[in-house]
Amino acid sequence: MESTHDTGDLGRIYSTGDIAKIYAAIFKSMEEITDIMRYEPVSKTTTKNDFGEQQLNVDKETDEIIYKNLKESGVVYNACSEESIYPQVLCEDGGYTVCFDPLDGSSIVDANFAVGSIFGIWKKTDLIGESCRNMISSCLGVYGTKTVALIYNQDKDEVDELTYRRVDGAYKWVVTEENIKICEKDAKTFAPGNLAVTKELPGYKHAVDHFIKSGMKLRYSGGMAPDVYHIFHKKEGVFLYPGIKEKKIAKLRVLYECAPIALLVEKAGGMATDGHIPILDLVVDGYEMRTPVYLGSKNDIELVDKFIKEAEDKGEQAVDP
Ligand SMILES: O=P(O)(O)OC[C@H]1O[C@](O)(COP(=O)(O)O)[C@@H](O)[C@@H]1O
Repeated sequence: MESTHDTGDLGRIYSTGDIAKIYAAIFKSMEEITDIMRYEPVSKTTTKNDFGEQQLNVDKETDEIIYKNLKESGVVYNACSEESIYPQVLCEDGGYTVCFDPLDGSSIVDANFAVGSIFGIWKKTDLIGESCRNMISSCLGVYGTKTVALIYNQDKDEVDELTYRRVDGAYKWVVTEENIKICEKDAKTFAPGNLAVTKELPGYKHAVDHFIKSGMKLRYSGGMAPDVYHIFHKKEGVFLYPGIKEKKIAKLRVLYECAPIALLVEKAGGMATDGHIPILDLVVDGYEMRTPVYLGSKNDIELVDKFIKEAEDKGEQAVDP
């Protein structure tokens, strides 16, 4: 597929300014990544990322594409990613910092499941000591049967969706939904990650048991990006990925995954917590920082937090410590 790089409706949402340039770079990256996902084979490499995980060719290629496009935007001072976590200076005069996960779902990409890219945009910073609330915008891209992107449009203070479409023979981004809101109540679907942790974290077990008993349907693909996009598309649902901080077994990363998605969720009227406080209230203590994450329909996430807190207050023990 020849990408024409027509930002289409993106120019209607973001027409001027540095943020528009950053989004043009992000969207150009997502077009190039769409092409890779469609047509390139997936293979293992011999290298590891900064988390010590073996990299796929597509992890490296998508990372390089995004760094290249952010650099060419001329407005990004520095950037860091899940693949290379220490900020790289891209443009001395730039006023912004971008943190990104170039390919979320690398363990399912070979099985042809949907995967995604996640971006958080900050004013120029080295990130350490920053509250995640200082992030100014974020974007979640999903490469599935369609390529879609959710963005926080800070001019209008709302979450909008764009879809990469072919219109009259040309490929362009079309706004497919504006001001998306996640219903507070009555989530009908749930995506419970890492169920093995139900043995170690009684509060998580109670939450999962509650959702099963209340008849919620399972919607879990094993990829945070598509699982979270499902919630925005259906306007309801919860995504849970627990961890036990003390034992350092939380998996998902704050800067590249949880915080950018939490911004979108909050701006759409949903809730995103670590089981105790909002993800956006976390203060960055390192580029490799990880966290449990519970997000989606507000009432249901309040319930998850309640189950976790009650189990902790009662001193409930792990089933299988
Ligand atoms: O299969 P696991 O180990 O429970 O991990 C699933 C989670 O890991 C992720 O794939 C993130 O890891 P990657 O960025 O390495 O793909 C999330 O998208 C997903 O929710």
